Amino acid sequence: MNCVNESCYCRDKSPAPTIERTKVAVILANLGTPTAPTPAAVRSYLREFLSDSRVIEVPRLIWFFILRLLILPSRPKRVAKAYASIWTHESPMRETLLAQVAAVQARVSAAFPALDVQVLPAMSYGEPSLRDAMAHCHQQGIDQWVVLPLFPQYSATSTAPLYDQIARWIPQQRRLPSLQIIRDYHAHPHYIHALTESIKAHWAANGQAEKLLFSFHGIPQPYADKGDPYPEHCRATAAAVVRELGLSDEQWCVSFQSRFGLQEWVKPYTDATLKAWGEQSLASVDVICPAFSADCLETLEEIAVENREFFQQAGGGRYAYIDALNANELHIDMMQALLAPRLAAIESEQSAIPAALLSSRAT
Ligand SMILES: C=CC1=C(C)c2cc3[nH]c(cc4nc(cc5[nH]c(cc1n2)c(C)c5CCC(=O)O)C(CCC(=O)O)=C4C)c(C)c3C=C
Ligand SMILES: [Fe+2]
Ligand SMILES: [Fe+2]
Repeated sequence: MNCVNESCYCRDKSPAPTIERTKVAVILANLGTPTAPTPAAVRSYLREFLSDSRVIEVPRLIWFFILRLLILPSRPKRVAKAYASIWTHESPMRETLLAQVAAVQARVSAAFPALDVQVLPAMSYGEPSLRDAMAHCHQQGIDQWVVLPLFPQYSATSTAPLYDQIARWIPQQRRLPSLQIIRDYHAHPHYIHALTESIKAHWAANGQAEKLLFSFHGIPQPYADKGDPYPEHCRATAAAVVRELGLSDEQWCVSFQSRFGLQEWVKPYTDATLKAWGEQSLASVDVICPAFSADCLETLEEIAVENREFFQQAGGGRYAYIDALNANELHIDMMQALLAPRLAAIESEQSAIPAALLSSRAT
């Protein structure tokens, strides 16, 4: 039957407009790492990282001189040596981020064939940068972004800089994307499950130590006092894992590592805890670092090497570091579980568009 509506689209004989599958960017973002294990590359990484006022809250002018005159002339040489000791052909963090991106890409492409999803790597400091990822999305006309900061526990010192970079980019643009940022996942059941299973797998292969230490990257205590929820998130993660494992209070402990500078950081400190346990002649300890979604300098060197020495030189026995979740299957499952409801919502918005207007739905 012919349509009687004079102004209806179906009377227009021009070709039907075509709408492509919705382009979506999933941005997996981590902290950042130097481009090479050399003093020059580490200096340029530290200059960018430690110039961020989210990370260092010292008044800018004073910090400018401390950074340029005290830190950058000396620290990079020592830190570059530590990086060289863990470097493969690449920084482990960057290598793992790229593996995570490839694995998530395979998963979401399979799960959402009706969408055109590109999974992109990004880092707050260094390469591949979040700025480049945003420029790429803009050039490609990707109007739907889902950003997953790979920091399970939110902190103003780690997660917030990603928000800041996006916020600085926005005023420069005319065409803005729909934007979703997954703030944290410190108690997400898939995250807790992935951690729990990695501990159980470690125990199955190596036996269970007397104590399990959850060592999280620290932040300065004044930041926590001013409202950074990070330490609470860390304790909640550990408590949830312990609940799944059924450990008693004497079998585990939370501590904070990687102190930097002279002020007080959140306690108890990892190095002091391990030295004390060594002095008590503890027979064995397993250490896991749930704040790190990829192994990096702070786990492979500081925890697996340096703190092992602290523990054993003080009189402790067997010491094992349990790897970060990296690109393991359950970690990728977790990322997919975080992304799926967001991608499903985009897909259902797209499916609200009449099928005839979609040019190239994948089969
Ligand atoms: C005040 C200084 C720092 C704060 C606050 C801080 C918070 C913080 N950092 C991470 C994750 C990582 N940090 C890494 C290295 C690193 N961190 C600091 C300082 C602070 N971090 C420095 C100076 C360095 C560089 C190494 C050194 O000079 O000692 C890394 C490793 C990167 C790598 O290339 O392998 C990670 C990861 C989190 C999660 C966090 C707050 C919660
Ligand atoms: Fe019609
Ligand atoms: Fe750090």
